[in-house]
Amino acid sequence: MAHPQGSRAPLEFGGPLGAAALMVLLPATMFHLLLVARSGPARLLGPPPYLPGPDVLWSPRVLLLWLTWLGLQAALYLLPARKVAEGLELKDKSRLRYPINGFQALVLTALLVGLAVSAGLPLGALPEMLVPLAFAATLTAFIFSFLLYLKALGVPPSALAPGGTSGNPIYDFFLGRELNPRICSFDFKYFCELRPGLIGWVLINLALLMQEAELRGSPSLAMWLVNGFQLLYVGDALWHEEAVLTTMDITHDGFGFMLAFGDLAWVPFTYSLQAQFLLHHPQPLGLPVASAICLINALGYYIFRRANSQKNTFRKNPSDPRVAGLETIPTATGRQLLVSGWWGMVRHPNYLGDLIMALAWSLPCGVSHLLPYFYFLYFTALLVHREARDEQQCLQKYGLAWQEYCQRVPYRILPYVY
Ligand SMILES: NC(=O)C1=CN([C@@H]2O[C@H](COP(=O)(O)OP(=O)(O)OC[C@H]3O[C@@H](n4cnc5c(N)ncnc54)[C@H](OP(=O)(O)O)[C@@H]3O)[C@@H](O)[C@H]2O)C=CC1
Ligand SMILES: CC(C)CCC[C@@H](C)[C@H]1CC=C2C3=C(CC[C@@]21C)[C@@]1(C)CC[C@H](O)C(C)(C)[C@@H]1CC3
Repeated sequence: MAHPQGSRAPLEFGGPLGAAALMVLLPATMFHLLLVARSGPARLLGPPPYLPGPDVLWSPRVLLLWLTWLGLQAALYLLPARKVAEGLELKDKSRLRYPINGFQALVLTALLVGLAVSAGLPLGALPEMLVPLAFAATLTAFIFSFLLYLKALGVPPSALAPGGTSGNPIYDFFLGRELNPRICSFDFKYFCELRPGLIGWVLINLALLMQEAELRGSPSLAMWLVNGFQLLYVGDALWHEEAVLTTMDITHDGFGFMLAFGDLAWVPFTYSLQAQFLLHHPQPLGLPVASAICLINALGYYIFRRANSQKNTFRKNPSDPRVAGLETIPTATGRQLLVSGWWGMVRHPNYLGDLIMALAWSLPCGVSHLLPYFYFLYFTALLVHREARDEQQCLQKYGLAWQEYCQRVPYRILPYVY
């Protein structure tokens, strides 16, 4: 069923062909990374050490473990929340309500895992299950996206995402048709964006750290740094959970294969690549270099957090004393654009901070291999592409005011370079 508004929307990601290619390439890349990280040469661009057969990929026990994890996170999502936040206004003028209890879910998961480990759960065995776990997550993402696609056939046009209604089933399956698929108050996209994948990522990191301690007597300094930096990132995301309600994933993109696979499989199994690499390729790291890397991460985090918080504070209440003195450009929508402070330096200061952190996560792995820098390279490409999509959307929303902003703040991410 094609919708008139959809047929006018320009196709992204190379249209149906690009979407089909990505649906093969993304899982293939994830499995390549998982296999190469544990191989001796660990060559990012070399062939994988072997092609996994069905006996390596498929394990009913692991599938059960994965479904239990999803069930646990869903149960934690349903617990009473300290706050219920409202999302942005939708096409039909309504606003959805979202529980703010992600940080609580992280703490409760940590407590439950702590209890289970002290009762004898061998967490250090998890790294051995990464390949079948990733397979279970990929399978879940495919089935889930298919069910979401079917569900979206029965919703009114006002519930559809602007981009996922081209009428081409492959493209719409990839991008997602429905903007905020829900059953009662359970919001699937919001749940997946912040819970099973992000918390799963730090749990995998922890398991790799414990496995390293078993193998070598104690975790290496490099492993501590990677675990600490990424835990800070995930903890920060869940602490500031409400801010995700204004990201383009929630406000603009439908919930289809791209986000379902990204959230459930890509994030936990590829974002933990540095820790996976370190388990199989220990790297010596002295205190002076470790301190310098900590400073780089702190700088990145500072820029990322301050820039995101400044925009969120401003969007919530432009007269808040923390942002009231900043220079702004009025727009025809009644909203204003910040043109001084962090958002007056470059048009995406938060991306800059995020990229600096990405570099700090790879540096503990040394410079002998390209593999641990995969996240930094992929993330640069993702953010450059995301920035272009966001610019397009802002130009549509704000027209001339956006053009004036671009003139006054000419650089996108890196001052004087890009
Ligand atoms: N680790 C990962 O894999 C990923 C991390 N991220 C991170 O997620 C965070 C959110 O990113 P994202 O959702 O892409 O976008 P942003 O948080 O950068 O938000 C972009 C929006 O901000 C508003 N805006 C832009 N310029 C201004 C301005 N000058 N003044 C006021 N408002 C402005 C516009 O929306 P409006 O005017 O409607 O408010 C625009 O659409 C980032 O920190 C990013 O680094 C993102 C993707 C992946
Ligand atoms: C599989 C493809 C390559 C594309 C998938 C992209 C997704 C993995 C990312 C799209 C936007 C994301 C965000 C975060 C994680 C990665 C995905 C899902 C985020 C939750 C990470 C933590 C941050 O603090 C954040 C700002 C909350 C992020 C929001 C966007």
